[in-house]
Amino acid sequence: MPKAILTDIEGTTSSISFVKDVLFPYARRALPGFVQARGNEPGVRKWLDAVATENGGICSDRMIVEVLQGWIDEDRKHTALKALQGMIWADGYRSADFTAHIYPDAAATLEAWHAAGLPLYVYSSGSVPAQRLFFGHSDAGDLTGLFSGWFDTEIGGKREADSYRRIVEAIGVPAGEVLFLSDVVEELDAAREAGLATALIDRRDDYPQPREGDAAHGHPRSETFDALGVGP
Ligand SMILES: CSCCC(=O)C(=O)COP(=O)(O)O
Ligand SMILES: [Mg+2]
Repeated sequence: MPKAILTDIEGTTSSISFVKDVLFPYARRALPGFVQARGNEPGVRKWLDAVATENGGICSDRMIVEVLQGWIDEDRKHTALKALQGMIWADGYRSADFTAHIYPDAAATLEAWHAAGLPLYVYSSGSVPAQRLFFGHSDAGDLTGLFSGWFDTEIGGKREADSYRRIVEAIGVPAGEVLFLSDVVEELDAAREAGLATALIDRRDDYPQPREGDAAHGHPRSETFDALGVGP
């Protein structure tokens, strides 16, 4: 029985298609207006400047928007893009343009684990504000109260073992007693290298071809949260 659970979002608690077909197009459409309206706010400007610097110091906001839209199309998990997307999605959630998808088994199991006193943490490429919005406006209602902490790529990339070392240090639970859940085997490999317990969430809706044997890199595999067999 783990002492804490660390979970990914996209492809794990929630469908990839919601992120790709609802959230990303919403951010892509809204980006030009968002940058025009809020591009001078320091909390927005710092990320736009980071994008400009990374692209050889491009100067116009129009070009920065084009770079960001290209990154959305490529599904780049870039910290600046993720921070800006989170700010844009806030409007969508607040005006109820959408609610965040969560698989019913994930919502029910997270509720049960929380009720049993098992601390729950999120680690996603989505920014921490975006994670809070996501679980605050989910199909199952406001689930933010279930979580004891939130981590994004400001702590490090999801395919780097050091990120998981930093997370377990922040959580204060020995690595071997933290169970990390993800749909991406490379993320699980990094977590295992850092000593965490791992499980591959292999959802049929997201991955029609089951990833068994070598494809699962030896990580225990489950198609749903309730089938993980983790108490209570
Ligand atoms: C929680 S914000 C929406 C998801 C997102 O932008 C993303 O990149 C999710 O990646 P994950 O690390 O949760 O697979
Ligand atoms: Mg994922």
